[in-house]
Amino acid sequence: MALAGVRVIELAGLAPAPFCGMILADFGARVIRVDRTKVPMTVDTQARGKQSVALNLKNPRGVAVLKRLCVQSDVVLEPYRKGVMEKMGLGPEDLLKENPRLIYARLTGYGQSGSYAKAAGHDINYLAMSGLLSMLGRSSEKPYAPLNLVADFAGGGLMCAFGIVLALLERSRSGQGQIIDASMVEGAAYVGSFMWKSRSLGLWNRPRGENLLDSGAPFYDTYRTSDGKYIAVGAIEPQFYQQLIQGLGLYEADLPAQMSVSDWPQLRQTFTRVFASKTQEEWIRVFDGTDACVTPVLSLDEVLSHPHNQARGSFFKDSQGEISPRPAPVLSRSPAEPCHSRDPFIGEHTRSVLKEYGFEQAQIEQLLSAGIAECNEAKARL
Ligand SMILES: C[C@H](CCC[C@@H](C)[C@H]1CC[C@H]2[C@@H]3[C@H](O)C[C@@H]4C[C@H](O)CC[C@]4(C)[C@H]3C[C@H](O)[C@]12C)C(=O)SCCNC(=O)CCNC(=O)[C@H](O)C(C)(C)COP(=O)(O)OP(=O)(O)OC[C@H]1O[C@@H](n2cnc3c(N)ncnc32)[C@H](O)[C@@H]1OP(=O)(O)O
Repeated sequence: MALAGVRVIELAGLAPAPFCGMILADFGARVIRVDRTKVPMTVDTQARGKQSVALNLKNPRGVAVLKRLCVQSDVVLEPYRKGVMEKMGLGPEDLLKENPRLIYARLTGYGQSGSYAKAAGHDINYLAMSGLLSMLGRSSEKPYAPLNLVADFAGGGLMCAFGIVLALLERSRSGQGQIIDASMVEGAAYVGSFMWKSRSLGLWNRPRGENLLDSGAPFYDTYRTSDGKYIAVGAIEPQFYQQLIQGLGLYEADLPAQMSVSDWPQLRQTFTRVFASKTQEEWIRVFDGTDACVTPVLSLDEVLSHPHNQARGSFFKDSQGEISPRPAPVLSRSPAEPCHSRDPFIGEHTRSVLKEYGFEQAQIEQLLSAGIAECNEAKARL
């Protein structure tokens, strides 16, 4: 796999850093998540393929152990508020001094500088600060955050993984590590570059929810079908729009022009009425094999059985029967091989990882009996 041989220490976080770690693990990196001790369960739902070491970082000996893990690894991924790592003496300067090849990734909401750097926040705040949230939502409604996809995952976890891969690539030439300051505000904004760079085209001149791609246009929207399901329509180009009209059993001559914005509300009413006359399945039969850009809105449970997804193996079931998306993109020679077994228990690999990182058996037992480290091998064997 592309990242085979790369060792990553991931400090346990909420959502973006775990996703970043999972991407790296899917593509072959060895990802060791450092968890807290004495917690009943992890909140990391993106733990596929990771190992877990539990350390009490409120104890200087726990911090010293973490330091040893970090300086012997390729990447450290930390999701804390600015200053937390420095307070423990594990800031980038301290660690890079000991391992100049280390890639030190800091994944935060607001970045390492600026007046918000130390403020708490979540996806919705970062998205708001990126400018993008102001554009999301239906006409005359308040801004609407699309789950926590944009800042946490696209602008946060994924961008940070991208930064790590870039830094690894650069290190292969320079031999030097570096610090990655991954701000979710900036990552989200960058993902949204199209919004800024397409303003000159007039794509966003109208209020929120009244433009071509923000649910303003009736030919770029979702519609309810007679069985209470939904259909997605993305028929922008005239030749595709024609096929949509044909499939709906309508005649262009009876309709306003596609790009007549003032007629969009009326056109939407027509589409709504027609889509409501058949089930989702019936519409799929009408549109499959055409270029009308019409697809079913599938639920998370339905994706696995859709013939297209099945043909590509786009989703898979792990050993617990849980459905997940296959890692993307697909590399021809060194594709990702996502781990199919269950997620690690907190501290499941404490003993084996510490041993691998050069701790003596007696030292390990001492750390465990002092409660500085915690091991849950037994639980894993049950
Ligand atoms: C919208 C998303 C978030 C969605 C996540 C949800 C899915 C989950 C959020 C809450 C979960 C529930 C909850 O935990 C309660 C239940 C728990 C149960 O186990 C499971 C069910 C739960 C209901 C559970 C269910 C779900 O999992 C949840 C609902 C996001 O937007 S995530 C993005 C957040 N932002 C960032 O990541 C940006 C960077 N980070 C930050 O800004 C801050 O970290 C943050 C997120 C604001 C949190 O601030 P906080 O004050 O809590 O921490 P920090 O200042 O960063 O400092 C960390 C301190 O922790 C110490 N520490 C770290 N590791 C250890 C260790 N191994 N041992 C000891 N101590 C440790 C560290 O030293 C710091 O201590 P100090 O504060 O003293 O310096």
